[in-house]
Amino acid sequence: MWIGNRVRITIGRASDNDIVLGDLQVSRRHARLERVGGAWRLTDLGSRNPTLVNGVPVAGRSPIADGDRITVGATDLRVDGDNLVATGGERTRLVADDVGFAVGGRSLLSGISLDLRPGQLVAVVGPSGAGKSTLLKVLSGEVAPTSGRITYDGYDMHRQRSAVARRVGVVPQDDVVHTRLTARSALSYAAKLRLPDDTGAAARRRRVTETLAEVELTEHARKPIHRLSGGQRKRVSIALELLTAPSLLMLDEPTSGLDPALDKQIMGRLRELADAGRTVVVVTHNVTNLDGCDLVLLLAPGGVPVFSGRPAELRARFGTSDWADIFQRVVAGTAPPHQPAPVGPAPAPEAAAEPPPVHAGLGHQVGTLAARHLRLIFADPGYALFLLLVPVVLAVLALAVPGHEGLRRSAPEHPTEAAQMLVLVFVGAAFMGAAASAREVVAERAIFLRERAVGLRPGAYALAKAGVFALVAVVQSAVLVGVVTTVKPGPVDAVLLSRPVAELAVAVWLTALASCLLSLLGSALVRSLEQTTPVLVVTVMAQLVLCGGMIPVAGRPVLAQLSWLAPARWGYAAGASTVDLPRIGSPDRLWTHDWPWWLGSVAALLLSAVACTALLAVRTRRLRPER
Ligand SMILES: Nc1ncnc2c1ncn2[C@@H]1O[C@H](COP(=O)(O)OP(=O)(O)OP(=O)(O)O)[C@@H](O)[C@H]1O
Repeated sequence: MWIGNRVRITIGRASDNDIVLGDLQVSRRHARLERVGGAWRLTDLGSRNPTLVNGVPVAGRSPIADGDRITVGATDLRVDGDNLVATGGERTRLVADDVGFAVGGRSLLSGISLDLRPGQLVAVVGPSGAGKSTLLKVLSGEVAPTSGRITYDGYDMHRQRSAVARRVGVVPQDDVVHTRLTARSALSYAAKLRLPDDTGAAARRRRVTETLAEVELTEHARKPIHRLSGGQRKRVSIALELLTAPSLLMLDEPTSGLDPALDKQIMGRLRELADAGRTVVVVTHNVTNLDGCDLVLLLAPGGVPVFSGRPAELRARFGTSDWADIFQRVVAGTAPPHQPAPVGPAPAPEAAAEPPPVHAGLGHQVGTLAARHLRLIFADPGYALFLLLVPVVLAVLALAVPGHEGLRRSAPEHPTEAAQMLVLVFVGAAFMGAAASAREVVAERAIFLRERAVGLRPGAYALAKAGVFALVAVVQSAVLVGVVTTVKPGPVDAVLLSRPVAELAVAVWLTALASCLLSLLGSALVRSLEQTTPVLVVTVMAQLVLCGGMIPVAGRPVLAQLSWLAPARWGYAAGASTVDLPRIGSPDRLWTHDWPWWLGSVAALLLSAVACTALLAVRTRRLRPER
């Protein structure tokens, strides 16, 4: 484009831009180039995927010199004198240059050199434990190589990750989808999270429909994913990645556990995806359907390449096409020596610094995640019923306390009735909250990690979880307090709100919520689902001891300080304040029947909920995949 006479050029997806890019990674109004005092200046217009100049995201404005490379979505533009030229093509190569990877002194990959182009389908094969999955993680930028360098489209795959992350689709071995959703709704939520915020609902729906058609799932779109076959489920995972039209697609054993016919079908589909102009790299155990690949990379244990070439060349190289024999020789170390094909020079490195992470659309992400979470709760009727029945059961247990005075000041014949009921109500609330979220993060860690890699903000994740669980806790607390105070008398005299039952309900709600968020944090700290039960038991038992209603904690060193961390302690105190629990023999001032004490306890619960949400955001920012 000749720009000699231009002072301003707008770039974006909307049709009234000077340069219109149909790419869904491009915002409607993405960036503006202006001539200021004879020089060009680029302004990013708050695009969802940042505009890059020489691989570095532009925060606001950036001067543009002749020869600078401007990246908007998948398009590269270069100012060349009075011309703005689109580059790319030749640069869109995945180049691995003598890559090695070692952990604790043990080499897991070495001497990996590749030069992959658009349109190529590449299979990585080798005996179990050879390092195929490790290679995929290194190639996709998930982990950095310990030696050598990987570039994609001229960008360093690790140091300039934000420049390429959205152009790389990764389908891990395990399905990273919520299987309770239908294929269409899983894709719709993913589209909301992954496509630019300004993509309209109709455009998003169109993209989802196109993608479903691309993987031939249109007729199964309305079925819950857990009802689909293994091959269909895998195609949903592939579709999730295809939504953003990545130019590089990597898959880790997409056909593991599938029969040979399905393997052939999926390999055929991958061939088509490559033919559409993508580079496709697939790790596979199944070696019967490799004929359609352009390149086969065979790894020996230790991640050492022993063959890299067309499938037809294997026979000449090993003197057999029997894969069992080939693998045996590879494991025994008697494979003929490998002469790696020379790799062309990698496109020149650009900025070395790691670009800052992308920050966009917090509210949009929170809304999408919260809506998906709510949908997931209702998509699993068993879980929804469990959430609803727990407070009913807990209320019935609290009602087992002898006496008829309930939460009024207790009658002389049952002096501890209210105190005991409060323990059961508040420790019950703590349990109710903790149980709802105990498995949450660890159960969907793989999904979270994949979404984080393509732009999900940990803060949005934490806020969405807190929001949905706050809503769940409202319903549960209303049921718990409602049942208890319907069957037995409730408290008589409020200290701050107009109705004492409302005060009790607020305290129960915040206790359940704070305990839920504490448990949510625990679920982000544990490493496996099995570890969640002991954590839940300890969390609840500790609150039983620390709430102050069972054994005195006030004024007892260590115990008193520890109790500050227990939501049930503050909840019980707020409840006791409303009920005006007799403090005979107890020096607990927190129970004082006066509004500042009630408000103080409620504020402590709120503070602990906020702190847990913030810590969850910090923790999930650092979350790493488990091996
Ligand atoms: N982070 C790590 N720390 C230590 N060892 C690791 C790590 N990651 C992988 N390994 C080891 O590296 C080797 C290669 O593992 P990898 O999963 O890449 O093999 P693979 O070829 O994909 O195996 P499979 O075909 O069985 O899935 C294994 O011996 C594995 O135990």
